[in-house]
Amino acid sequence: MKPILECQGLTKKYGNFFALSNLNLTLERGQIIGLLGPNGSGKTTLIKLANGLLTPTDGHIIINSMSPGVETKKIISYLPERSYLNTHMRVEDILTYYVDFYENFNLSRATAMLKDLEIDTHARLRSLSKGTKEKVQLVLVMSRDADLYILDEPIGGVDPAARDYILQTILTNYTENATVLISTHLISDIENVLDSVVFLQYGQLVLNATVDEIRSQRGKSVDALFREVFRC
Ligand SMILES: Nc1ncnc2c1ncn2[C@@H]1O[C@H](COP(=O)(O)OP(=O)(O)OP(=O)(O)O)[C@@H](O)[C@H]1O
Repeated sequence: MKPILECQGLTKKYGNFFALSNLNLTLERGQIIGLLGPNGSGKTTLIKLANGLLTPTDGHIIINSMSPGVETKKIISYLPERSYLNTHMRVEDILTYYVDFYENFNLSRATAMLKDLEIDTHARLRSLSKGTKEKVQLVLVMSRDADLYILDEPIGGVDPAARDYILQTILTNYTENATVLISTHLISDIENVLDSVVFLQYGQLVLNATVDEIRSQRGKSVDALFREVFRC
């Protein structure tokens, strides 16, 4: 099966600054991958390139054998770092909007998850707490039957107990053979659901390894390895 995402010599400059530099990376299907790195290492830049929101300065990024564009947006479900939803809307109206907008939106899955999370679908988004808004957005994104889910800092505002539910239920209840790419600093919370990790630093690839390899060969958790590699 073709990889879901491939980068070859991917470079992105902002002016003279290299946010990503000659990145070569392949993401296989059916995996949950952590995109990890210190602040400013290029995670969001890579995510925006994958979603066609930025264009490469050099090199290529290919999604399911296509350049980012209209066709790849159909198969990527993307949670950006900042909300794009109209906060005046009620949750139930946003659901209707998603049903209209995305052919691959699974309303029954979304409704079941919102019920489990005890989120009132009559509520307007602006009346919900920060963490609850994040849950709603994550439910919306994970309820599409996508090939690639890209989540940029998905659970920063969610309390630790709800994080467990979200990680166990939402992130594992998605389309079979789909890939989930998660950028986060909450490594210890998330590492148990990850299959592999990609470490970025100064826009370059520092490590691309499975979580099992890190644990068995280095005898460390991903969180411990991250702290060691990126010690200030
Ligand atoms: N529009 C822009 N113009 C100029 N520089 C930018 C722009 N966007 C990002 N950068 C710079 O590019 C580098 C990579 O930024 P990016 O947002 O990709 O990092 P990140 O790994 O997602 O960081 P964080 O963990 O803090 O979210 C940073 O040094 C940032 O200041």
